[in-house]
Amino acid sequence: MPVVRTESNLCKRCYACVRNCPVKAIKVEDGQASVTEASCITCGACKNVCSQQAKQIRRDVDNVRQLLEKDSTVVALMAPAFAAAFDYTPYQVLGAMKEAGFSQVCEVAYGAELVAREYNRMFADKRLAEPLLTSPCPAVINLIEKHYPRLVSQLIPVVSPMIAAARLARKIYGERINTVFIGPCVAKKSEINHPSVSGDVDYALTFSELKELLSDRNCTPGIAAPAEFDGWGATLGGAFPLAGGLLKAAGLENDILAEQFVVVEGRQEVMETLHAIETKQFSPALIDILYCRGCIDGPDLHNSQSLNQRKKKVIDFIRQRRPAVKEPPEAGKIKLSRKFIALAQKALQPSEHEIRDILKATGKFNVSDELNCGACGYDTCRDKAKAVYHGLAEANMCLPFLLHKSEQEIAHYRQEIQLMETFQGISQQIIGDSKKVKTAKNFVLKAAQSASTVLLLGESGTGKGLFARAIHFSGNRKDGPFIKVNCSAIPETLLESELFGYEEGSFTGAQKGGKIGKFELANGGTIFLDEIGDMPFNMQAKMLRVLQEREIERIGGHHSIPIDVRVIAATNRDLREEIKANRFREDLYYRLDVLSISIPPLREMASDIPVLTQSLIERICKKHHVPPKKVSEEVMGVFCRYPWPGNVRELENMLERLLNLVEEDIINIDHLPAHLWQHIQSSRYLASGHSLDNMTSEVERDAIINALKATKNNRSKAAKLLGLHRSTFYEKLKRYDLL
Ligand SMILES: Nc1ncnc2c1ncn2[C@@H]1O[C@H](COP(=O)(O)OP(=O)(O)OP(=O)(O)O)[C@@H](O)[C@H]1O
Repeated sequence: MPVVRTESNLCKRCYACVRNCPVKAIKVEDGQASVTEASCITCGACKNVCSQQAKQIRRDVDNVRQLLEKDSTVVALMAPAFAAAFDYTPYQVLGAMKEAGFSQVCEVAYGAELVAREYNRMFADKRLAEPLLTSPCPAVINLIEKHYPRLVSQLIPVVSPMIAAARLARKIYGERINTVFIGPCVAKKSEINHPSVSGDVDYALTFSELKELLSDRNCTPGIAAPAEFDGWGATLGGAFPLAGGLLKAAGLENDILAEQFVVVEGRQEVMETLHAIETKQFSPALIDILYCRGCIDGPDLHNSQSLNQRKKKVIDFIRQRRPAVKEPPEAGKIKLSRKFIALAQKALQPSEHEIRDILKATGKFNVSDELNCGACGYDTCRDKAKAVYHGLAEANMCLPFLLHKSEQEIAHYRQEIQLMETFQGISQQIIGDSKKVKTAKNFVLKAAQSASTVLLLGESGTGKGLFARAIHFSGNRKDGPFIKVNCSAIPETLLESELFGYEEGSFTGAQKGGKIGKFELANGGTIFLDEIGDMPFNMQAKMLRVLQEREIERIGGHHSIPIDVRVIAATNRDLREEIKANRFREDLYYRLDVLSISIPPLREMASDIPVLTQSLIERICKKHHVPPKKVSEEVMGVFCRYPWPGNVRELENMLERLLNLVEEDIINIDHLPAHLWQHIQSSRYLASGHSLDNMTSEVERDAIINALKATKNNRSKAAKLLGLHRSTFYEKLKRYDLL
């Protein structure tokens, strides 16, 4: 069973485990991060940083509980860091363990003394060209075996203090005993299964598991009688959980020149040192390596005490010790050698081309696109790309890329929703029931079902844009893009690149990477070519080719790009007249005039004006958050008679202005702009058969009344407003009986 287990489906993709794993032994698949046993060094970092408890350390406590219940001989091997792990004195803890059923509780510290002596002996025997490596720490051994296989031969082939203590216990108490190691380390759980030492220690518990066991068995330290260690007693070996403790116990630091012995502790320093040794940049005689800052910094010893407080507790305990038995006679008879195995296999590395391909998948085309933000858990984008290549990471683990992509998607769906809301139901959007409007609505429905080119004819503001959208959004291309190009608004020189795009470097000022044209953007959807009658003559030939061949060529491009685009064109020009005047190509006209309709001007749908007015008022009020208003009957009459040269757009704009400016609830005739009002006056007089003189007088009289209203009856201001001399103004007041 692996030491670090992954609970499936608990991973929330924070990649904290990837970030904190020193050897990147985490594989992310389908968004779930799991530990790869083959490269895991069991340091426990991933477990400690996972807030979701998705990484679990193998529990051995239930097996130990069963052993204790079976009344078998169970010898506990206690790591010296225990002095810093409990809120009780070491002797109270030992007493509780005895009460819990351990037959003997022995100290691993003595194992450290045996190992230290062996180091001393071996070091004196062989002086190698390369530095010798020692470590009581299984995380370091795993690291070397799995990730620095070339350094395996430099490890002094001696067991750890734990194994030395276990072998001694078996020598003293018999081979049939059960041995249980207890310490602050997760990696010890992997060491006991190593083929070179397996069988020496049956189970490895963490201090947390021991606390759980004591509490289950109701053996609280402090209640039971305090006890001493059994079997043997250590002195200096008790210092091995402190950095450099093992060399101190071996007496190596005093005998030989100090600079030949190096103690390396802590993850960062360990990684750097192993790299330096492997690359031969660093070669002292002997290096003692601890993955944590001493075992007192082990993954299961992260309590409220500082490292210094823990250190003090361990040292105090060493100082107090007066062990009854120091050297058991069996100590000289145990074998302390072991083997290390190079387990790592050299992985195939991706080529530069393969790395770049992987980077491109997350939008990284240039070095400046590589943010190296570390959010994926890897230090650099290239490291992550390598992990993707090795199947350890997923390409889309890139947070900035995903954010960018989801922002784009949100924007796209917002636009889609907006458009769908806007165009829900053509009949709701295209207002009017007159015969001409009904015909136009039917045309929209038919054109929507067809893929043919559509030509919309009509004066400015009649709704050609509205009809084009309605055709697109009611047809089977509605999920594709709707791209509008106003052919008259784009300068002739830019129109071609706007429509067809260009390749990088095709002209001075061309954008890096080239540019996609509107036709390509509209692929799968519709392109609406508004004001096609204003399209420059030269461009018309190119447009004809696109309509015939259904393919485009970018400026500066060397190949044709097929396009699947439905074309809707519109114009307010009379194209036949344009053809006669040689401004529009006849062949293009026939290509466009497949399904065509003339949209009626507003003056020809006067019966629709009341309902159109009402609907436009509602639309404008909703858009501008202004309270709704009504128009008086008189005003509606004016609207119905006015010729609306600017069509629905003119009506819409005027209503928008009135709704924003008029404060009363009803828009009446006085609120109308002068040009509308004057137009109505003159047409009324014409209809009533008045003479020109009469008409002029009436208009003049109305103008004076309006000027007085506007100036609150201030006659000199009113005269000024009308541009009349004061005496002339008075004459007119008199004439029109307004004095
Ligand atoms: N029958 C109608 N029902 C409701 N609104 C309409 C109707 N006809 C036109 N409109 C509205 O009038 C305004 C002008 O319409 P649109 O821009 O489509 O006109 P156009 O003919 O394309 O003008 P141009 O030729 O100047 O581009 C738009 O707000 C449109 O929604």
